[in-house]
Amino acid sequence: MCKDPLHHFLHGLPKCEHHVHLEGCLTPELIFELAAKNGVQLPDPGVNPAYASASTLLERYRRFTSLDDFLSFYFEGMAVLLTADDFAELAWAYFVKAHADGVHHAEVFFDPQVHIGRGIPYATVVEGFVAGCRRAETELGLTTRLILCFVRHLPLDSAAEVYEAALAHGHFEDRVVHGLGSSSTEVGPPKDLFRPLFGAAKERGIQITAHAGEEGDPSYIHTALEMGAQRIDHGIRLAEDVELMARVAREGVMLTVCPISNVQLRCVTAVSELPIRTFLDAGVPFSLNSDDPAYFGGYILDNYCAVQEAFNLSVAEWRLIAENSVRGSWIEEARKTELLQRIDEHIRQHGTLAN
Ligand SMILES: Nc1ncnc2[nH]cnc12
Ligand SMILES: [Zn+2]
Repeated sequence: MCKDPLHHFLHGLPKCEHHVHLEGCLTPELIFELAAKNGVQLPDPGVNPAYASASTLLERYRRFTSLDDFLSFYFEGMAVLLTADDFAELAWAYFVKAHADGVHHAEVFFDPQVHIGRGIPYATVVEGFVAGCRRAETELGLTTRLILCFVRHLPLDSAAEVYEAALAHGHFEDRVVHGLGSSSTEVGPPKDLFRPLFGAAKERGIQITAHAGEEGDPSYIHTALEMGAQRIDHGIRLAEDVELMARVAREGVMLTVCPISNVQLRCVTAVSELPIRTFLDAGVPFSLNSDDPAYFGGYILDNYCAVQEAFNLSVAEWRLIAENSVRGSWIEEARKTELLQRIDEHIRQHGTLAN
Protein backbone atom coordinates (compact mmCIF):
# COMPACT_ATOMS: atom_id res chain seq x y z
CA MET A 1 0.00 0.00 0.00
CA CYS A 2 1.37 3.46 -0.86
CA LYS A 3 1.96 6.07 1.83
CA ASP A 4 0.29 8.97 0.08
CA PRO A 5 -2.66 10.43 2.02
CA LEU A 6 -4.67 10.15 -1.20
CA HIS A 7 -4.37 6.33 -1.17
CA HIS A 8 -7.77 5.82 0.43
CA PHE A 9 -9.34 8.34 -1.96
CA LEU A 10 -7.70 6.67 -4.98
CA HIS A 11 -8.73 3.21 -3.83
CA GLY A 12 -12.42 4.13 -3.81
CA LEU A 13 -12.28 6.28 -6.95
CA PRO A 14 -14.36 4.42 -9.59
CA LYS A 15 -11.96 3.24 -12.27
CA CYS A 16 -12.09 1.96 -15.83
CA GLU A 17 -9.21 -0.17 -17.08
CA HIS A 18 -8.56 -0.21 -20.84
CA HIS A 19 -5.12 -1.71 -21.13
CA VAL A 20 -4.55 -5.07 -19.53
CA HIS A 21 -3.49 -8.24 -21.36
CA LEU A 22 -5.26 -11.24 -19.80
CA GLU A 23 -2.19 -13.36 -20.55
CA GLY A 24 -0.20 -10.71 -18.67
CA CYS A 25 -2.15 -11.65 -15.51
CA LEU A 26 -0.50 -15.08 -15.42
CA THR A 27 1.52 -15.12 -12.19
CA PRO A 28 4.60 -17.37 -11.77
CA GLU A 29 2.59 -19.42 -9.23
CA LEU A 30 -0.17 -20.04 -11.77
CA ILE A 31 2.40 -20.83 -14.49
CA PHE A 32 3.92 -23.58 -12.32
CA GLU A 33 0.50 -24.81 -11.15
CA LEU A 34 -0.94 -25.08 -14.67
CA ALA A 35 2.29 -26.58 -16.07
CA ALA A 36 2.01 -29.38 -13.46
CA LYS A 37 -1.73 -29.87 -14.05
CA ASN A 38 -1.45 -29.89 -17.85
CA GLY A 39 1.85 -31.77 -18.13
CA VAL A 40 3.49 -28.84 -19.93
CA GLN A 41 7.29 -28.83 -19.87
CA LEU A 42 8.58 -25.39 -18.82
CA PRO A 43 11.99 -24.26 -20.14
CA ASP A 44 14.88 -26.23 -18.63
CA PRO A 45 16.30 -24.32 -15.61
CA GLY A 46 19.73 -25.63 -16.70
CA VAL A 47 19.33 -23.49 -19.82
CA ASN A 48 17.29 -20.66 -18.27
CA PRO A 49 17.81 -20.55 -14.46
CA ALA A 50 14.83 -18.21 -14.09
CA TYR A 51 12.61 -21.30 -14.37
CA ALA A 52 14.04 -22.97 -11.25
CA SER A 53 10.95 -21.95 -9.24
CA ALA A 54 8.08 -19.47 -9.10
CA SER A 55 10.17 -17.17 -6.90
CA THR A 56 13.23 -17.16 -9.21
CA LEU A 57 10.91 -16.44 -12.12
CA LEU A 58 9.43 -13.49 -10.23
CA GLU A 59 12.94 -12.23 -9.40
CA ARG A 60 13.82 -12.36 -13.10
CA TYR A 61 10.71 -10.28 -13.89
CA ARG A 62 12.20 -7.43 -11.82
CA ARG A 63 15.14 -7.26 -14.28
CA PHE A 64 13.50 -6.86 -17.70
CA THR A 65 15.78 -4.89 -20.01
CA SER A 66 13.29 -4.00 -22.77
CA LEU A 67 9.88 -4.75 -24.26
CA ASP A 68 11.32 -7.69 -26.24
CA ASP A 69 13.06 -9.15 -23.17
CA PHE A 70 9.69 -9.13 -21.37
CA LEU A 71 7.83 -10.53 -24.40
CA SER A 72 10.06 -13.61 -24.53
CA PHE A 73 8.84 -14.57 -20.99
CA TYR A 74 5.26 -13.48 -21.71
CA PHE A 75 4.94 -15.73 -24.78
CA GLU A 76 6.73 -18.61 -23.02
CA GLY A 77 4.47 -18.34 -19.95
CA MET A 78 1.22 -18.59 -21.85
CA ALA A 79 2.16 -22.08 -23.12
CA VAL A 80 0.67 -23.54 -19.90
CA LEU A 81 -2.87 -22.46 -20.92
CA LEU A 82 -4.60 -25.41 -22.60
CA THR A 83 -8.28 -25.70 -21.71
CA ALA A 84 -11.18 -23.26 -21.72
CA ASP A 85 -11.18 -23.58 -17.90
CA ASP A 86 -7.54 -22.42 -17.76
CA PHE A 87 -8.44 -19.26 -19.70
CA ALA A 88 -11.53 -18.71 -17.54
CA GLU A 89 -9.55 -19.10 -14.31
CA LEU A 90 -6.94 -16.62 -15.51
CA ALA A 91 -9.54 -14.01 -16.46
CA TRP A 92 -11.44 -14.48 -13.21
CA ALA A 93 -8.27 -14.02 -11.13
CA TYR A 94 -7.69 -10.67 -12.90
CA PHE A 95 -11.29 -9.47 -12.41
CA VAL A 96 -11.21 -10.27 -8.69
CA LYS A 97 -8.04 -8.15 -8.29
CA ALA A 98 -9.41 -5.36 -10.45
CA HIS A 99 -12.69 -5.26 -8.52
CA ALA A 100 -10.77 -5.05 -5.23
CA ASP A 101 -8.85 -2.09 -6.69
CA GLY A 102 -12.04 -0.16 -7.51
CA VAL A 103 -12.44 -1.08 -11.19
CA HIS A 104 -16.06 -0.89 -12.43
CA HIS A 105 -15.41 -1.39 -16.13
CA ALA A 106 -12.59 -3.40 -17.74
CA GLU A 107 -11.57 -3.73 -21.39
CA VAL A 108 -9.19 -6.64 -21.69
CA PHE A 109 -6.81 -7.74 -24.45
CA PHE A 110 -6.06 -11.27 -25.56
CA ASP A 111 -3.67 -12.76 -28.16
CA PRO A 112 -5.43 -15.61 -30.03
CA GLN A 113 -2.79 -15.82 -32.78
CA VAL A 114 -0.20 -17.03 -30.28
CA HIS A 115 -2.54 -19.68 -28.84
CA ILE A 116 -3.59 -20.90 -32.29
CA GLY A 117 0.10 -21.13 -33.19
CA ARG A 118 0.59 -23.70 -30.41
CA GLY A 119 -2.49 -25.73 -31.35
CA ILE A 120 -5.22 -24.24 -29.12
CA PRO A 121 -8.37 -23.52 -31.18
CA TYR A 122 -9.62 -19.94 -31.33
CA ALA A 123 -13.00 -21.11 -29.97
CA THR A 124 -11.41 -22.62 -26.81
CA VAL A 125 -9.60 -19.38 -25.99
CA VAL A 126 -12.69 -17.24 -26.48
CA GLU A 127 -14.97 -19.69 -24.63
CA GLY A 128 -12.72 -19.49 -21.54
CA PHE A 129 -12.18 -15.74 -21.57
CA VAL A 130 -15.88 -15.07 -22.19
CA ALA A 131 -16.78 -17.32 -19.23
CA GLY A 132 -14.43 -15.24 -17.03
CA CYS A 133 -16.02 -12.00 -18.30
CA ARG A 134 -19.59 -13.24 -17.75
CA ARG A 135 -18.73 -14.36 -14.21
CA ALA A 136 -17.22 -10.93 -13.45
CA GLU A 137 -20.39 -9.27 -14.74
CA THR A 138 -22.72 -11.51 -12.73
CA GLU A 139 -20.78 -11.91 -9.48
CA LEU A 140 -18.85 -8.62 -9.28
CA GLY A 141 -21.12 -6.22 -11.18
CA LEU A 142 -18.37 -5.19 -13.60
CA THR A 143 -18.92 -4.36 -17.23
CA THR A 144 -16.33 -5.98 -19.48
CA ARG A 145 -15.17 -5.84 -23.09
CA LEU A 146 -12.89 -8.30 -24.89
CA ILE A 147 -10.42 -6.81 -27.38
CA LEU A 148 -8.71 -9.15 -29.82
CA CYS A 149 -5.08 -8.15 -30.33
CA PHE A 150 -3.12 -8.82 -33.49
CA VAL A 151 0.54 -9.44 -32.69
CA ARG A 152 3.19 -7.68 -34.70
CA HIS A 153 5.90 -10.37 -34.54
CA LEU A 154 3.80 -12.85 -36.56
CA PRO A 155 2.93 -12.60 -40.28
CA LEU A 156 -0.12 -10.70 -41.50
CA ASP A 157 -1.62 -14.02 -42.70
CA SER A 158 -1.87 -15.32 -39.15
CA ALA A 159 -3.65 -12.12 -38.04
CA ALA A 160 -6.02 -12.50 -41.01
CA GLU A 161 -6.75 -16.07 -39.90
CA VAL A 162 -7.96 -15.00 -36.42
CA TYR A 163 -9.89 -12.06 -37.89
CA GLU A 164 -11.69 -14.50 -40.22
CA ALA A 165 -12.30 -16.89 -37.32
CA ALA A 166 -13.88 -14.10 -35.25
CA LEU A 167 -16.06 -13.11 -38.22
CA ALA A 168 -17.06 -16.72 -38.92
CA HIS A 169 -18.19 -17.14 -35.27
CA GLY A 170 -20.20 -13.90 -35.52
CA HIS A 171 -18.18 -12.57 -32.58
CA PHE A 172 -18.14 -8.93 -33.72
CA GLU A 173 -21.85 -8.88 -34.54
CA ASP A 174 -22.73 -10.58 -31.24
CA ARG A 175 -20.42 -8.28 -29.29
CA VAL A 176 -18.53 -11.25 -27.91
CA VAL A 177 -15.43 -9.45 -29.16
CA HIS A 178 -15.79 -5.67 -28.95
CA GLY A 179 -12.78 -4.45 -30.80
CA LEU A 180 -9.36 -5.02 -32.30
CA GLY A 181 -5.95 -4.02 -31.02
CA SER A 182 -2.34 -4.53 -32.01
CA SER A 183 0.54 -5.34 -29.71
CA SER A 184 3.88 -7.17 -29.29
CA THR A 185 7.26 -5.93 -30.49
CA GLU A 186 7.07 -2.35 -31.75
CA VAL A 187 10.28 -1.30 -33.47
CA GLY A 188 11.11 -3.65 -36.35
CA PRO A 189 7.93 -4.88 -38.06
CA PRO A 190 6.29 -2.52 -40.60
CA LYS A 191 4.44 0.25 -38.74
CA ASP A 192 1.34 -0.29 -40.84
CA LEU A 193 1.40 -4.11 -40.89
CA PHE A 194 -2.32 -4.40 -40.07
CA ARG A 195 -3.52 -1.68 -42.47
CA PRO A 196 -5.62 -4.09 -44.64
CA LEU A 197 -7.29 -5.71 -41.61
CA PHE A 198 -7.92 -2.45 -39.79
CA GLY A 199 -9.32 -0.99 -43.04
CA ALA A 200 -11.75 -3.90 -43.43
CA ALA A 201 -12.69 -3.76 -39.74
CA LYS A 202 -13.34 -0.03 -39.90
CA GLU A 203 -15.82 -0.55 -42.74
CA ARG A 204 -17.73 -2.94 -40.49
CA GLY A 205 -17.76 -0.38 -37.67
CA ILE A 206 -15.45 -2.47 -35.45
CA GLN A 207 -13.60 -0.42 -32.79
CA ILE A 208 -9.84 -0.21 -33.16
CA THR A 209 -7.01 0.58 -30.75
CA ALA A 210 -3.26 0.12 -31.21
CA HIS A 211 -0.11 -0.07 -29.10
CA ALA A 212 2.10 2.77 -30.34
CA GLY A 213 4.66 5.17 -28.94
CA GLU A 214 5.76 2.80 -26.17
CA GLU A 215 9.33 2.27 -27.45
CA GLY A 216 8.64 3.65 -30.94
CA ASP A 217 8.86 7.35 -31.82
CA PRO A 218 5.75 9.51 -32.48
CA SER A 219 5.59 8.42 -36.14
CA TYR A 220 4.24 5.07 -34.86
CA ILE A 221 1.36 6.95 -33.23
CA HIS A 222 0.77 8.93 -36.41
CA THR A 223 0.59 5.73 -38.47
CA ALA A 224 -1.75 4.06 -35.97
CA LEU A 225 -4.16 7.02 -36.19
CA GLU A 226 -3.95 7.04 -39.95
CA MET A 227 -4.91 3.31 -39.96
CA GLY A 228 -8.06 4.09 -37.98
CA ALA A 229 -7.05 3.65 -34.32
CA GLN A 230 -9.54 5.43 -32.06
CA ARG A 231 -7.33 5.03 -29.01
CA ILE A 232 -3.58 4.70 -28.53
CA ASP A 233 -2.18 2.18 -26.07
CA HIS A 234 0.80 3.66 -24.18
CA GLY A 235 1.48 6.67 -26.45
CA ILE A 236 3.99 8.15 -23.99
CA ARG A 237 6.32 9.32 -26.78
CA LEU A 238 3.51 11.55 -28.12
CA ALA A 239 4.95 14.35 -25.97
CA GLU A 240 7.94 14.50 -28.38
CA ASP A 241 5.73 15.79 -31.21
CA VAL A 242 3.90 18.94 -30.14
CA GLU A 243 1.82 19.18 -33.33
CA LEU A 244 0.65 15.58 -33.12
CA MET A 245 -0.07 16.06 -29.42
CA ALA A 246 -2.28 19.06 -30.25
CA ARG A 247 -4.16 16.94 -32.81
CA VAL A 248 -4.68 14.09 -30.32
CA ALA A 249 -6.01 16.58 -27.76
CA ARG A 250 -8.26 18.27 -30.35
CA GLU A 251 -9.69 14.95 -31.56
CA GLY A 252 -10.06 13.59 -28.01
CA VAL A 253 -8.09 10.41 -28.75
CA MET A 254 -7.52 8.69 -25.41
CA LEU A 255 -4.11 7.27 -24.49
CA THR A 256 -4.09 4.20 -22.25
CA VAL A 257 -0.96 4.90 -20.22
CA CYS A 258 0.73 2.15 -18.14
CA PRO A 259 3.18 3.85 -15.77
CA ILE A 260 4.69 0.87 -13.91
CA SER A 261 5.03 -1.07 -17.17
CA ASN A 262 7.00 1.82 -18.69
CA VAL A 263 9.47 1.77 -15.78
CA GLN A 264 9.78 -2.03 -15.71
CA LEU A 265 10.46 -2.16 -19.48
CA ARG A 266 13.00 0.71 -19.23
CA CYS A 267 11.03 3.10 -21.44
CA VAL A 268 11.64 5.61 -18.59
CA THR A 269 13.75 5.30 -15.48
CA ALA A 270 11.02 6.54 -13.10
CA VAL A 271 7.28 7.31 -13.19
CA SER A 272 8.19 10.98 -12.60
CA GLU A 273 9.75 11.02 -16.10
CA LEU A 274 6.42 10.24 -17.77
CA PRO A 275 4.69 13.17 -19.52
CA ILE A 276 1.66 13.07 -17.19
CA ARG A 277 1.88 16.79 -16.43
CA THR A 278 2.46 17.59 -20.12
CA PHE A 279 -0.64 15.60 -21.14
CA LEU A 280 -2.78 17.30 -18.48
CA ASP A 281 -1.57 20.75 -19.59
CA ALA A 282 -2.10 19.93 -23.29
CA GLY A 283 -5.61 18.51 -22.73
CA VAL A 284 -4.67 15.00 -23.89
CA PRO A 285 -7.17 12.52 -22.38
CA PHE A 286 -5.59 9.45 -20.83
CA SER A 287 -6.43 6.54 -18.54
CA LEU A 288 -4.04 4.75 -16.19
CA ASN A 289 -3.64 1.00 -16.51
CA SER A 290 -1.66 -2.07 -15.44
CA ASP A 291 -0.71 -3.66 -18.84
CA ASP A 292 0.72 -6.99 -17.57
CA PRO A 293 0.29 -6.82 -13.79
CA ALA A 294 1.65 -10.30 -12.99
CA TYR A 295 4.90 -9.43 -14.78
CA PHE A 296 5.34 -5.82 -13.67
CA GLY A 297 4.40 -6.10 -10.00
CA GLY A 298 1.49 -3.70 -9.93
CA TYR A 299 -2.25 -3.76 -10.58
CA ILE A 300 -4.28 -0.66 -11.44
CA LEU A 301 -4.36 0.91 -7.96
CA ASP A 302 -0.56 0.59 -7.71
CA ASN A 303 -0.38 2.55 -10.96
CA TYR A 304 -2.72 5.28 -9.66
CA CYS A 305 -0.63 5.51 -6.46
CA ALA A 306 2.66 5.61 -8.38
CA VAL A 307 1.36 8.55 -10.42
CA GLN A 308 0.18 10.33 -7.26
CA GLU A 309 3.53 9.85 -5.54
CA ALA A 310 5.37 11.18 -8.60
CA PHE A 311 3.07 14.09 -9.53
CA ASN A 312 1.09 15.01 -6.40
CA LEU A 313 -2.07 15.63 -8.43
CA SER A 314 -5.06 17.53 -7.07
CA VAL A 315 -8.51 16.04 -6.52
CA ALA A 316 -9.71 18.07 -9.53
CA GLU A 317 -7.02 16.46 -11.70
CA TRP A 318 -8.00 12.99 -10.46
CA ARG A 319 -11.61 13.82 -11.28
CA LEU A 320 -10.56 14.68 -14.83
CA ILE A 321 -8.54 11.46 -15.22
CA ALA A 322 -11.41 9.33 -13.86
CA GLU A 323 -14.02 11.10 -16.00
CA ASN A 324 -11.88 10.84 -19.16
CA SER A 325 -11.45 7.11 -18.46
CA VAL A 326 -15.24 6.76 -18.54
CA ARG A 327 -15.67 8.92 -21.64
CA GLY A 328 -13.00 6.93 -23.52
CA SER A 329 -14.60 3.57 -22.68
CA TRP A 330 -16.39 1.50 -25.31
CA ILE A 331 -19.69 1.37 -23.38
CA GLU A 332 -23.25 2.66 -23.80
CA GLU A 333 -24.10 6.23 -22.83
CA ALA A 334 -26.31 5.05 -19.94
CA ARG A 335 -23.39 3.16 -18.36
CA LYS A 336 -21.15 6.21 -18.86
CA THR A 337 -23.70 8.40 -17.07
CA GLU A 338 -23.91 5.91 -14.21
CA LEU A 339 -20.12 5.75 -13.79
CA LEU A 340 -19.76 9.56 -14.00
CA GLN A 341 -22.36 9.85 -11.21
CA ARG A 342 -20.43 7.35 -9.08
CA ILE A 343 -17.26 9.40 -9.54
CA ASP A 344 -19.10 12.56 -8.56
CA GLU A 345 -20.54 10.90 -5.44
CA HIS A 346 -17.12 9.56 -4.41
CA ILE A 347 -15.52 12.97 -4.79
CA ARG A 348 -18.32 14.73 -2.90
CA GLN A 349 -17.94 12.23 -0.04
CA HIS A 350 -14.17 11.83 0.09
CA GLY A 351 -12.63 14.61 -2.01
CA THR A 352 -12.36 17.25 0.70
CA LEU A 353 -10.82 14.79 3.17
CA ALA A 354 -8.18 14.01 0.57
CA ASN A 355 -7.18 17.65 0.00
N1 LIG B 1 3.60 -3.64 -23.02
C1 LIG B 1 3.32 -4.33 -24.13
N2 LIG B 1 3.64 -3.81 -25.32
C2 LIG B 1 3.40 -4.48 -26.46
N3 LIG B 1 2.83 -5.67 -26.49
C3 LIG B 1 2.47 -6.24 -25.32
N4 LIG B 1 1.87 -7.41 -25.06
C4 LIG B 1 1.75 -7.51 -23.74
N5 LIG B 1 2.25 -6.43 -23.14
C5 LIG B 1 2.70 -5.60 -24.11
ZN1 LIG C 1 0.04 -3.57 -23.56
